Amino acid sequence: MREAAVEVQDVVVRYGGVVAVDGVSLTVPRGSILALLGNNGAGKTSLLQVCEGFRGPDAGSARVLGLDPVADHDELMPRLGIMLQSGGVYPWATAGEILRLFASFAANPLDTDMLLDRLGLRKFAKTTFRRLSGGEQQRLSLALALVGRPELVFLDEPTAGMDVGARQTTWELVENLRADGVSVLLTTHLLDEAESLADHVVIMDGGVVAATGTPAELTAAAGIDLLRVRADAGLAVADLAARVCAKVTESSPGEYEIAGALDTAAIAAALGWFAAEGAQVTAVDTRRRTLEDVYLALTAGAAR
Ligand SMILES: Nc1ncnc2c1ncn2[C@@H]1O[C@H](COP(=O)(O)OP(=O)(O)OP(=O)(O)O)[C@@H](O)[C@H]1O
Repeated sequence: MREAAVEVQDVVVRYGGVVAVDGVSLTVPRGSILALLGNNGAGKTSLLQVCEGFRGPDAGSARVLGLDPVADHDELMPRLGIMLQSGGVYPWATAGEILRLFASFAANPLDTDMLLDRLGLRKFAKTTFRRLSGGEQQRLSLALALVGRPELVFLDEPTAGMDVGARQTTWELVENLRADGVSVLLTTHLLDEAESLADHVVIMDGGVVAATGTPAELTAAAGIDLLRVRADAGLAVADLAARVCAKVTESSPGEYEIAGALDTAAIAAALGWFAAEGAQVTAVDTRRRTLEDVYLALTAGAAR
């Protein structure tokens, strides 16, 4: 079996007395998308820098496409696409010039005009980088990361500052990358981005991994958190609340909301209670926790 695209083992990153990454392990299988989530300062960019070979870990190890990202940096760089949080390009050069320059570094680059068109940048080809808007600079940074047909792409908050249309295009591009067998490690603050794009999600909090899994696993583990039942008005909800150990309200006459961590037994008990009351149930609806609910519950400590 081929080695993983990224294999990080117990990585530690320190800045003086600050431990930014505190023993993180993760794997990006080939041809998959891993989303790294976490609040500001959680350690995502620091971990990415280790994978990109811009700094070595203070402890632990990283292998990228089977190579050491620091020792094998020169061999690795042509095979990687890297989109940094802050452009990192010449502010006085035009978008077209910068893209053609990056293309010239690659053995088999993508067509630069096609990329400019795809990212809606054709009309800015002769605009200098510093005169592009924040979202346009982001789009150009993405084009620079992709122009060399990389095997593995690192995207640090790729859609930050992009409008809705550009975000959609970026998501399509990232999905196309996966379809072409390219591996992607991205950071994001957008839970819907992670939920719709990623095969695997790693949630970091305070430099450590707080949770990991597929979006479906993470949300399934959290279960159903709201059951809505439409039935006769004016039932004695205190009785139901005690029975299912959940918060029960009659939000409007005959509309009951049962909120809490509801497993199958609790849902069955709740519906059984309505039957025992002789109530006519005319509608039942459940709400499953989203990745956002899971994320907020796991990282609540960061808001301290
Ligand atoms: N060069 C540096 N010198 C000192 N401390 C740093 C340096 N870079 C990052 N840090 C600190 O390390 C911690 C992790 O920062 P990092 O940028 O990796 O987090 P992040 O999860 O990428 O955050 P964000 O979502 O805001 O980009 C933070 O507390 C940050 O202040």
